[in-house]
Amino acid sequence: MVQQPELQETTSPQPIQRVLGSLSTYRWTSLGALVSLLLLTVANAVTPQLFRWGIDRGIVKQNLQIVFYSAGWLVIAAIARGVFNFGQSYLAEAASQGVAYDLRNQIFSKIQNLSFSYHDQAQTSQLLTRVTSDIEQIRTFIGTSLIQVIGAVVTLITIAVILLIMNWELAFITLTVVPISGWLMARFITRNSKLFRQIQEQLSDLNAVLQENLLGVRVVKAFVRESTETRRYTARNDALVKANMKTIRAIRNTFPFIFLLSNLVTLAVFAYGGAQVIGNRFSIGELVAFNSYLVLILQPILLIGFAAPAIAQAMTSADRVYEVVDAEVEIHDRPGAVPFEICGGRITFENVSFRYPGATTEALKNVSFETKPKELIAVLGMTGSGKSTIMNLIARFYDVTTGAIRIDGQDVRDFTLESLRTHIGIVFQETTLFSGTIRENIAYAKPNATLEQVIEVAKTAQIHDFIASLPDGYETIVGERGIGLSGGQKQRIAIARTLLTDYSILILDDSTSAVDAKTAAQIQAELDELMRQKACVTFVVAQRISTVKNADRIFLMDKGRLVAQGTHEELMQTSPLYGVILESQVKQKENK
Ligand SMILES: Nc1ncnc2c1ncn2[C@@H]1O[C@H](COP(=O)(O)OP(=O)(O)OP(=O)(O)O)[C@@H](O)[C@H]1O
Repeated sequence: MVQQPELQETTSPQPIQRVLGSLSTYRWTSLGALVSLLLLTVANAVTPQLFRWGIDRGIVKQNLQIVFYSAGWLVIAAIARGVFNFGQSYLAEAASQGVAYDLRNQIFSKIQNLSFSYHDQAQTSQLLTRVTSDIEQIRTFIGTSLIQVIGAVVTLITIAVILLIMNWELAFITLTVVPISGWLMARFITRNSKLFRQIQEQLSDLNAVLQENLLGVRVVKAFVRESTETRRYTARNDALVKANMKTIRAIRNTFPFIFLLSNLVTLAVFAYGGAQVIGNRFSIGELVAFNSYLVLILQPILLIGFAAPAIAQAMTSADRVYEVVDAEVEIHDRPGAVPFEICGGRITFENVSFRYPGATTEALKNVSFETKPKELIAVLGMTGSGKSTIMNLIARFYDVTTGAIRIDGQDVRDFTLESLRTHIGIVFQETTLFSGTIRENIAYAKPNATLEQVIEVAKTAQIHDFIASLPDGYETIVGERGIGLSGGQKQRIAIARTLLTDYSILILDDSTSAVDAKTAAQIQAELDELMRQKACVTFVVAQRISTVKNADRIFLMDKGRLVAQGTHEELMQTSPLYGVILESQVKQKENK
């Protein structure tokens, strides 16, 4: 199957900073999380002091009242820790959900606005992974890792200060663990960020195989390729597991050092602190308190350690998400663009040449023509000759490479895109229906259309009788790709969908290719009348002789050039290529 090119990479500065910036929308929730965190740190820091007080003043001095008092305060501190812990994690999660929600909406609306050229080159599975898995990584980072790291840093500083005040010698022994662990973790992040990007890309590759197979399940079965496809999927699955195992190994290689280090420090404090207690330079209560702080200071270091892979992953994911958010929308409104309001019917191609992004040859070469009001133009040519490209350029799905396209003298690039496309009714070569009822599909661009209006266009598209014969009629649900309908039925629903819009330029791009000749002729007959009334110009990419004969003018395309134009009779006499194409079509018709 065709390997699509990678998504265009547009690196933006410090994506992680942008993620943090996006928290400003949820500043009160984030602030609440931060305040809870600070209060939690205070409650944590106070607890060992309460122990020290209880031991030194209560147990050692045999003062039961102080023992009970300290126990009472310890209970209050424990409750406070529970409350603030809940507060910080709940509020951080809430803020993270908000950021993920905004990012999903932002990326979705960006995908809606990106030009055809972007979608031509982007791999759908890559986009899907960015909208789902990458945003989830960012959400986890904000909801869990970020608050853990901030909490760890605040705790680390607070406890370090307390330890230095309590006993600077022991504090120095304890704090040696901080820079060493910090260095190990920084090394881990820089070494593995490439690996995290690879994992996300491999996940996308895996999804790509799944997606292609879901879409092409019939082809796979028809060619008996199930086992090959299963092997292809398994190979990608293996690659993903391998990459994941590589990170797990990296994590396992780094963190045992930190654990070992923290255990050694505990032992050092026990030995050195014990000696100080024996020498009466430190009380037993102080040593117990010190030891409790030790746990508190090692915990944040380990927490940062656990958060490090998630942070590195989130950095990679943010990079990937912002690549899409920042991608350039190539086709957009020019400053001062005007709305396209009335179509006089004069569409002019002035020396138009066009090359698809990434293509090496031109799809259109120096094409020039001008239509007259109410004209019905049939465009004919061999496959790949540039027929659909002409249609794509009129609707500005792409902009011309050189030359210009004008409507009534005005360059199409001077119109606002929305107004231009609203006035162009286009039926594509390939039919896409959305999940929902047939009525909803026909009324896709005009959801408020009445049932009568829907029925009217369905009649013109020769699909009403079929719909009426269904048990649920217009309320019949069709699948996401119109499953349950034949290709010709889908095409006719697509024609009805376009006819319901407020088009003034009508483009039918080979839109009855899957409909039988008799029905196509009926559609053509119905449309003829309508086109002449409603459309200022109609283009029909034609495969059928009946269409060609009815046209006011036929454009004959060959290898991107407009090689001949005229009526059927004129071309019969002047163009040998026209004769060849017609002959092949007659043969096709006979074969059918
Ligand atoms: N999105 C694209 N990116 C790159 N090249 C393209 C793209 N779409 C079409 N082309 C190329 O441009 C040329 C013209 O294609 P076009 O679709 O206009 O032909 P067509 O005459 O409509 O063909 P058909 O009758 O088969 O639909 C072909 O060579 C095709 O390979």
